[in-house]
Amino acid sequence: MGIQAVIVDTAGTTTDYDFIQTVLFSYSAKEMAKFIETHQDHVVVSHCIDDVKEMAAEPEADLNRVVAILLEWIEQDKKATPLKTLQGMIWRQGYQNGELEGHIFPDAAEGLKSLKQDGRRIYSYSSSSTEAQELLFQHSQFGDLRDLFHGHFDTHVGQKVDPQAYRNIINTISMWPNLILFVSDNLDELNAAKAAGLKTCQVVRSKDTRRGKHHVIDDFSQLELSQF
Ligand SMILES: CSCCC(=O)C(=O)COP(=O)(O)O
Repeated sequence: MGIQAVIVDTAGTTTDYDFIQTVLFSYSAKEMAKFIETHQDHVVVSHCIDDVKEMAAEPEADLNRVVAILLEWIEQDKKATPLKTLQGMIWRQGYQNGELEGHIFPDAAEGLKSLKQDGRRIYSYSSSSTEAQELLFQHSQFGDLRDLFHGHFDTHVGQKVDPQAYRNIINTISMWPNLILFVSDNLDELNAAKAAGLKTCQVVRSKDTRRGKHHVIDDFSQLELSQF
């Protein structure tokens, strides 16, 4: 039957990690204090603030301290769910007012279009929120790519280095794991996906990428599903 669904990582796979750090992370850092101050009573923001205090084990932290913790986490690229939720909300503003445009590697845009044309289901899985992923593909330099996707997964299914996260995705997709291909640049994520029974493919865009026992491609133009 062959591969029926393809799950793609974003940072380093569909999207330049340098763009994520220098454009998206910087934008969220610049806007964080004002966003938290303005939206602190919004139900989602208020829950995120509580979650930050709990994760940092600082129940008495005031708003300034919460912002300081969030800025440290951005600096450390910490994949903390409340940070990722807040970043998605902040980026929405940036995309809507035209300050941000999502970067997608040209080979990724072409490769995903061709997979979709061939009838495969495509999902993305990122540590960023599902909202952030939709925004990235909606406001890409190639226009609105949301139609390519069947769905998106974020850290609510688990961290990307935990095999259980992929088991949760398998349950949601309702497909045998050996019919699903996970494509990522990150070795730890690929090892976790393989441990859950998924087929795996590593995109190696940089010489420094750590490699393991996974099928390797330089970019999406080399992706052939018959090889899995
Ligand atoms: C959707 S672009 C923002 C990506 C992001 O915030 C991030 O942390 C990337 O994490 P990934 O798990 O995709 O490497």
